[in-house]
Amino acid sequence: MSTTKGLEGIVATESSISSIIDDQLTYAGYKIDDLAENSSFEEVIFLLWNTKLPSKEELNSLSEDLVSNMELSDEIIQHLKSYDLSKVHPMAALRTAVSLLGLFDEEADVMEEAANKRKAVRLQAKISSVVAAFARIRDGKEPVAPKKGLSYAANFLFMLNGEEPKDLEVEAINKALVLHADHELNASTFTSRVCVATLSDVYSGITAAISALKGPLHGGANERVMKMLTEIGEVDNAIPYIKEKLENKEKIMGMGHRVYRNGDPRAKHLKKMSRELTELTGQSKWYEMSVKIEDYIKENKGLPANVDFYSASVYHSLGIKHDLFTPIFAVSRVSGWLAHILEQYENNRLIRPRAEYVGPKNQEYKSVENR
Ligand SMILES: CC(=O)SCCNC(=O)CCNC(=O)[C@H](O)C(C)(C)COP(=O)(O)OP(=O)(O)OC[C@H]1O[C@@H](n2cnc3c(N)ncnc32)[C@H](O)[C@@H]1OP(=O)(O)O
Ligand SMILES: O=C([O-])CC(=O)C(=O)O
Repeated sequence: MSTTKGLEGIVATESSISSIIDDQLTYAGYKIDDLAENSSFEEVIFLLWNTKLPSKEELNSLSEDLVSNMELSDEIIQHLKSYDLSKVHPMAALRTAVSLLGLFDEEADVMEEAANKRKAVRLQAKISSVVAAFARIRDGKEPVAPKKGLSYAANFLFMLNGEEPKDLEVEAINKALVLHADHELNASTFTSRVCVATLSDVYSGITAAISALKGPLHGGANERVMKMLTEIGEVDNAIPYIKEKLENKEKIMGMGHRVYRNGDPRAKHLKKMSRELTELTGQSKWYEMSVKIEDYIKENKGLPANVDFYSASVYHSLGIKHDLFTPIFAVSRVSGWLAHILEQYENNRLIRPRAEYVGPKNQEYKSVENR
């Protein structure tokens, strides 16, 4: 048997949801550039779940379904109020809350396709409400119910801030949601597929995926990018700071990618948004600092900025608390996880690779008294 550390380059499944070929990302064959510029997040959700773009009626129907499922039940709100949210990371709270949503869903263990699709809508709808409710309750405020007629992106900001967002803010969040929605067999998506391939339920698959996204080598990197920028403080400190990190063999968050070698096609969209939003809010230094870091790492390590890098300064410019960055990633990526879970169920086989045993052999057992 031979092994490939981190399963690099191993093709583990077939999928029709998204592809990365020659550093180009597509969702069901549509270029990410076209989707980022033109589509709503709701359209992308439909696309990922059905591998086709929705008609007007289909889009309206999904959009209405999502908003009408956003409101959280008292059980979930009471749960969020039952512990000190200032002491937990929102990703840990989200992981638990999503698992709890499963407890209160009577269809949680119904494995029929139609029931799984209904659960997909409920989960996609409620995940944004959980993140918003967490943030408000932590700040001593009451959760805000969703508003009919607002888009998914607008409703998220509305539930988070308690006031109708500006068009520019909605546009930025919508684009970020579109850009983060799916990414082939990334770690959290693979996790969700492994989980449901045992014929476990949708809520278990999403809870497992959130757990994987939380890590700093995956979705958790965006929060750490902002921590790094904050530590750097001023543009002139950026390169000395990065040089020291590299000398200490530390990784630079938001840089590098397992699949992209020459560049992440999503980064340019986030970079543009970062420039525009930081200029608008009079905080261009975050953008300028980021560009210096990106150029330095590219030149000296040959590594590209990934999706987490410029999303940090984008979310910061929108006034979003830094520990909510990864939960927002989850709000988007849940659309992809759900698509992969539905695809896995459609043509399932247990996922069970092998390990090459390298431990001791031929050991002689001795009773505990004789060890
Ligand atoms: C949404 C997402 O999940 S995007 C990724 C988010 N994660 C991050 O931004 C965290 C920082 N980046 C990383 O840790 C990595 O680049 C990963 C995890 C994304 C990809 O990792 P892998 O493909 O396994 O690459 P690996 O970690 O083996 O690195 C290969 C080499 O590049 C170096 N390298 C990779 N990324 C970085 C980085 N961000 N900073 C400095 N060096 C790096 C490694 O130190 C290693 O060097 P070596 O061969 O001299 O030991
Ligand atoms: O694909 C990966 O390895 C990481 C990921 O989720 C992304 O880049 O969106």
